[in-house]
Amino acid sequence: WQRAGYSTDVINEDLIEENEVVTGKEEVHEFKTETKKLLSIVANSLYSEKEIFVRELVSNAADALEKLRHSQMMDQGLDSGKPLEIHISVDQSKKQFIIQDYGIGMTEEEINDNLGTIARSGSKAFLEKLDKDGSGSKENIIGQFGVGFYSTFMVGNKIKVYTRSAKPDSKGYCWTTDGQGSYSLAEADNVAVGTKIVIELRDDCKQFSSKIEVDSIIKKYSNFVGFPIYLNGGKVNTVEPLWTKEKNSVTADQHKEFYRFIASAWDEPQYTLHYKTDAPITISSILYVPERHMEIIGQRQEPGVSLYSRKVLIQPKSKGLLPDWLRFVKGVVDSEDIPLNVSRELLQDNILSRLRTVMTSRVIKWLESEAKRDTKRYNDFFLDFGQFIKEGVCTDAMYKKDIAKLLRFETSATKDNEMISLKEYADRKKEDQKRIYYLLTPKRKFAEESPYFEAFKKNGIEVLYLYDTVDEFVVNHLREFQGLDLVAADSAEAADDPLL
Ligand SMILES: Nc1nc(Cl)c2cnn(Cc3ccc(Br)cc3F)c2n1
Repeated sequence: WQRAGYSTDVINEDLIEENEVVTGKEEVHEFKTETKKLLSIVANSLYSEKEIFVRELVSNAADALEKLRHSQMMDQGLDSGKPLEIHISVDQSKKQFIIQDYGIGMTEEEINDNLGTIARSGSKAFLEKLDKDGSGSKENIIGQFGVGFYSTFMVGNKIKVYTRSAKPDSKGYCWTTDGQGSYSLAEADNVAVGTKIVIELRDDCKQFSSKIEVDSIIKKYSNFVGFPIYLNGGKVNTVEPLWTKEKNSVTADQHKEFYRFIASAWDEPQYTLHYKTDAPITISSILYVPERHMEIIGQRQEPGVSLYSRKVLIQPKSKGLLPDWLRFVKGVVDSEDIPLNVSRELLQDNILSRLRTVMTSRVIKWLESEAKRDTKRYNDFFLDFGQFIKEGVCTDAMYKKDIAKLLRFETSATKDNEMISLKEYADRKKEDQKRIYYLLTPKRKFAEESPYFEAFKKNGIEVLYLYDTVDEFVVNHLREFQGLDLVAADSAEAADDPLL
């Protein structure tokens, strides 16, 4: 290889240099006791997984770029002189993780203020107030940047922060700490506008200096962040957050690609819903019904919808977002109203239940409208996914009546594999017929041979055919539809119907 002039070493990766120079005298500051307590909470118990620190730092960097972009729109004064990008570089030999943004940066007082805000609030009061405040108020005590920065203490034993505000004539600073008791702050030269965080990783956190590991973490949580993210010089986030785009500007092809990406599937969605609302809460979502579902008996699918907040993944495959019977739906729900709270994962239940209420009724309406739009296609959907709808009638008391509109049955008046809704049955029943009649039967011909059916046939009264064992539970849970009782055709009650 050498003779042929091919180099065998790794392609020279573009790593972030640490060429800032501390010039001023270091002022050492003692962390306030409250901050120490909070640090230990954040560093030890707050986040479910250590990898979350990547999401938190990327989010802070994205917020800093957003602040710079916004202020540039307001007045020309601010500029970082660099593109609005986030750069991450990892170096296994140095066990180092560096993230740099060319965003708004921090002045000396902002550094102390940001650290102070959290300290001032005090860990106990902070967590209490957060619980109270967490119910959706954006102005809860942690600012835009929150405690995310402290998550670096989960993985680092030494943290250095170089920052320079985009405000004109700002000085560069170097903030450093070992996370124990104190931090130091000094002026520094050669600091780019924005913020660079250098983490020396703990021995048990070496995996965060592996490019492959960090690449997959970024793709998992921050793939839709609104700015390009480079890892050792390579762009990581490629798929754009389709749900934020104007609905009718998104093509079917884009939906197909996006569906395949978020559902890690190869088929195409048979139904697509791009739903945005700002009342009662801001929601921007894209939901898909896959062509086929993979739930063979016994292997329950996990929920298919992930929860984002401002394009950052909060809960992958979120359990609380839709009721279990809708686990076949794939997609993304992004709600800005999720309070930027301590770990974002400590999602307040009432936010989730409010989201679930809005999303569940919207999904039911969506399926109803698809049924109206193309009956044949909906019947095909129901043949494959009907089991989930029936589970919904049996398990979701709140929506039972609405879900019932999605049910479809064969009847004595339909052809094989042709189904009607309960509404269609009610609309074409006999004038003074007070009941919806059904027969539990494994297949059509058994029903038509049944002695009970004779009277109904003679009197031209339509009977639903219930082929599935679960259908019995469905009619027992439903009991009535639009004021008409559901009655078995072979029951004593049916026998005394004056119509027969
Ligand atoms: N990337 C980035 N950019 C900006 Cl503008 C801010 C503002 N606050 N934070 C979090 C943070 C980072 C370091 C230190 Br020291 C304190 C601190 F709160 C930011 N992070």
